[in-house]
Parts: sequence; C-alpha cells; structure tokens
Amino acid sequence: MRVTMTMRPGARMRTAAAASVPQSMRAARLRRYLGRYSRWKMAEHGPVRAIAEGGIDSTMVEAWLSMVECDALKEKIVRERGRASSAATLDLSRGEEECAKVMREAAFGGTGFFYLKGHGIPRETLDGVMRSHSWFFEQEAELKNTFRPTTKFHEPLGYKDAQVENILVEKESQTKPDFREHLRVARKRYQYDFHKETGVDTSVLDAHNISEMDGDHLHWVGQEDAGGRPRPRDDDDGALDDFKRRVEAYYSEAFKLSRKVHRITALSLGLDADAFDRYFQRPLDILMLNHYPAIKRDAAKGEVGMGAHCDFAFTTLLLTDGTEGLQVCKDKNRPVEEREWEWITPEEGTFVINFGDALERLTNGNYKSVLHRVANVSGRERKSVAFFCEPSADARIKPLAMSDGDDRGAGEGEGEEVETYARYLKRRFSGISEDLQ
Ligand SMILES: O=C(O)CCC(=O)C(=O)O
Ligand SMILES: [Fe+2]
Repeated sequence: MRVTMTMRPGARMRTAAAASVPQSMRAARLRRYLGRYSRWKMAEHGPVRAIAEGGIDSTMVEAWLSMVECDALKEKIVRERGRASSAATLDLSRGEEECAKVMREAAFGGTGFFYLKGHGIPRETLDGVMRSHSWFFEQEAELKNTFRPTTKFHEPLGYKDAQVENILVEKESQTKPDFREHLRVARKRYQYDFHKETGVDTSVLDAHNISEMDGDHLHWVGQEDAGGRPRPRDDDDGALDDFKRRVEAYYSEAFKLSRKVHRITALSLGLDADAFDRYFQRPLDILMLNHYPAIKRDAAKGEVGMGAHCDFAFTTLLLTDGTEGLQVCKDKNRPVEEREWEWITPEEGTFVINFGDALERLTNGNYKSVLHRVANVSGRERKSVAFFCEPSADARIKPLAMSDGDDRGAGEGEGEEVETYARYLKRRFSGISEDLQ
C-alpha cells in the first residue's frame, strides 16, 4: 500500500467543498491526519470512525479520497461513504412554503428523515442543553438515581440505565440490552393526562400525588417528596438548578420548533398550516437525554446503543453532539437479517427530524416513519437529545383523506375511530417496559 502526498494526474476533486480548499492546505491536513492515524488504522476502521475519533472533517476525507493510491482502501472508503444517507435538508430561513416543497418531494419518495437548519435557536441554548447533558451523566449513580421514578405512575419519565433495566428495544435483533442511559422529562400535566386517559382512576393517581396540572413547567421525577415539595438537598452550589434551567430553556425552544415542523408538514400535504393544531391542545411532548457510553459495540453482533425502532409519535427533533451513530433502514418491512443500514451523518448546527408512527397513521401511510437505531462504533461517548412532540392524550388520530396524484391531502377521512393517543402510546410502551403494562 502506498500513499502519496501529491495529487495524481487526472485525479478528480469530488465535491465543491473539497475544491474550495487549496491543495496545499489539503495536503497539510492530510499529513496531520496521517501523523495521528497510521494507514492501517484507516484501512481497518474506515473514515467514519476516523472522523469521530480524530476530529477530522469531511473535507479531509475528500482530500484523502483524491490522493490515496491504494485501490482496495479507496474502494472500502467509497463503499462506507456510499452508505451515508442522502436525507433532504429543510432550511427554515427560506420560509415554511419552501420547506414544505422540499418535504413534499422527499417524503412522498419514502424518506422520513430530514436535516433542519436555519432554525434560529440561539447557539447558547443548544450548547446549554449539551452542557447539562454532560453534567448529568458525569454525576455519580447516587445523584442520577434520585431521578428514578418512585411509582409506576411516574413512567415513562425519569432516569434509567438500559443495561441495568435490561431494555431491549427490539428483541429480535439484539443480543444485549441497549448500551445507553437516559433521562426523560415532560411537563407536569403529562402523567395525569396520560394515565387518566388510559383508564387509571383519578383517586389512584391522587394517592400517588399526581394531579391535574396546567402550565408548561417540567416535572423532574424523583426530585420531589411524596407531598410534591422539592426534596431537601445537600448540594447548594446551584449546579442542579443550572442543569434543569438549561434543559428547560431548550425544551421550550424545541417545542416551538417542532410546532413549526408540524406547520410545514401540513402545508406539504396540501393542508392549512394549522391543520394539526387540534391534536396539540394539551400535548404530551417529552424530551429524552440519551447517553451512549464510550464502549465500542459491534452492531453486526446485535450490540447497539439503541435497538431498531420507529418513533411512536408525530415528529422527533434530534440534537446530537456530532458523534456518528444514528442509522436508518429505509425498508422497515425487510426481514431483520436483510436490513441495510445507512448513516445519518451529523451536520454542525443542524437538527435531524423524523416522522413517527402516529403521523404515518394520520397520513394513511403516505408519510412514513423510518426504522432507525444507534450503533455507537466511535469508541467515544455519544450524546443525543430527542424531543418528541406528541399529541394530546385524548386526541384521536384518524387517517386524513389523501388522494393520488398532485391533489394530495385535504380534509379528514371517514377512517375508523381509533384509540386515543394515550392508549396507543401505552400499548407501544408496554412492548418495551414492563412497568407500563
Ligand atoms: O440518539 C440518537 O441519535 C437517536 C435516538 C432515538 O432514536 C430516540 O431517542 O428515539
Ligand atoms: Fe428514535
């Protein structure tokens, strides 16, 4: 194997990004890169891990591709890059109508994942939630355990360690529980609305101090005593309050942005922008901080950070720390062993959004939820923040009338009466957590 630092005659620049970087700079970057990672390591692990571990960017990989002389290695790199997904990008700075057009074209083609940029959420809010994320999962188990649900009526909120709790999101494809810890938080109304709608007697909820709540405040499970008062704490350095404050700031932005995504989705279906508003009178939105430890996993052996699943809800807004890991399988009906996984490569300052099963049902299958999983092959820890914007507990998600051809969307169909959203959600959760059965 031989690697030269000069451009081969006739070697083609692959992208505008690569072309815009002077050759001398690319060579210098490549030299730096090669200094840190021997060739065999690149050959063994490919660029995905190299990017994740080495802080190199895609431009450097382009430079590598232009210069590398070893055909076998090149072929391997191209193959690996070829699996990277081509999710469409919605740029909110170009307006909702424009985004709706992009969404419409991509979504009817079966892509249920998008990048979202131009969103306007301040950088400090995004950095803030990531700082909170780091802070929380760096704490001793003793602190994290104070966020555990203390009654089954707190489910699905609070802290969980999927290894300890033995959570396998998809039992058919996993040999080990998910390699992740997570913390779920939602608004104070979540538990009352959710459990009441699923038939739990309000006196039972009362006995667990779960009452009807208005307002947008978040419920930090485990942080209150049986009377609903904040638990006395030893720490008084304010770190815990700062942690919550930054998550709350992000939560509120994530909710507003998700509702914008709903407007775009409605427009893209040929509906009025506010067509989905009636499903979101008292929404059951929920946020999940996911922490994937820095243990290298082998997805081919059924070891994953989060098992294969489709999100249950309407839309998911995903923020990550930039570490590779999310993969999608475009054909969820394929047998487990025949699935093909594509990477959704993180893009700086950009969210990933996707549709959930409830939206698929609402659109009568025209917009699809896409099967995805997390394979943390980076060897580094990975952080993600998933915001699920879910309908009100009593919302009935009936398929909308959708016609073929260009005249898509519009109106509500005569679809069969379906279970309420909370009942649907409980059924879905019960497949994963016994506490919700
Ligand atoms: O961590 C990720 O990238 C994806 C998380 C996810 O799929 C979920 O929380 O439903
Ligand atoms: Fe998901």
